Amino acid sequence: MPVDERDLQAALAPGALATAAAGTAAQGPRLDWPESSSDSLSSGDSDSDESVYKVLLLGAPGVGKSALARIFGGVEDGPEAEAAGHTYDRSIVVDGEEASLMVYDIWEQDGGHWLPGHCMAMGDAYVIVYSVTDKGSFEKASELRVQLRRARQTDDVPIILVGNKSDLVRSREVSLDEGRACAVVFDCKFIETSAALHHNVQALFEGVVRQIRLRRDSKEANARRQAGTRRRESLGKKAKRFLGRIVARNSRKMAFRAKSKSCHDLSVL
Ligand SMILES: Nc1nc2c(ncn2[C@@H]2O[C@H](COP(=O)(O)OP(=O)(O)OP(=O)(O)O)[C@@H](O)[C@H]2O)c(=O)[nH]1
Repeated sequence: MPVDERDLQAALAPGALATAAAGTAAQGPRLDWPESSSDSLSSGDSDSDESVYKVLLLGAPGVGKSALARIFGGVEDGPEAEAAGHTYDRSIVVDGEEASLMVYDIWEQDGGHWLPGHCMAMGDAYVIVYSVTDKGSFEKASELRVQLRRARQTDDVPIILVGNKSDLVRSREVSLDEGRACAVVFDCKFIETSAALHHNVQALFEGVVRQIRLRRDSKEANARRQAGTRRRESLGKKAKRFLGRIVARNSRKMAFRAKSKSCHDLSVL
């Protein structure tokens, strides 16, 4: 649902981000996707995890960020959309588990009122949108990816590159392959959407949830591994590991190819 602008300003105050976001989202009603999917329907009141994932939409003006956010928020175009503001919270069920998302469509909004530094620091995941009909917006997406990498050097935050307006076939300036290649180079996930046709919008936000969860799970597994008692490795095992590294180095090209195959699969790391 749309969130009041004043709440949003309070939410963006340093130190208040997490608490404010969590509070607002927890109070929001659970909505169904505009397009039907049994997997995504919220199950009403449930006791599942209520932690809120903050998702920021970045991208050049006019690429369709608001259109995507409104579909997520279940807000129709027209006066309702005008009144909606720039933030949408909603719970969705992905892979049988409920997740609360707060989607922020605040990038370069309101005359730059929202500081880019804040935006880059606050997200649990980022959706960088370009329009497949606008090469300039594609280049801007790469710039944003670089900026984001700089801002979040130590964090493994999921980034999904989105080529929107895929319905505008005749005016396409960026091919599917170019989008995919860019995602591989910049180490992020990739999907093409059409907000106009509601195509892949649901897959996008479900993918965001999966990407956040995959990182959370692998972080937890790493922490468990480190906390556990480390068994002493035999010399044979060490040699095996060493050889494994060499093989891995030699097969970098293969890895690149494998990555370009998986960059559009939002359900794997
Ligand atoms: N054909 C088509 N038009 C779209 C699509 N997504 C958005 N649009 C149109 O593109 C225009 C810009 O969309 P917005 O959602 O306002 O784009 P934005 O990125 O939020 O733009 P700013 O608010 O300026 O940053 C609007 O006229 C939308 O109706 C799409 O998938 N296909």
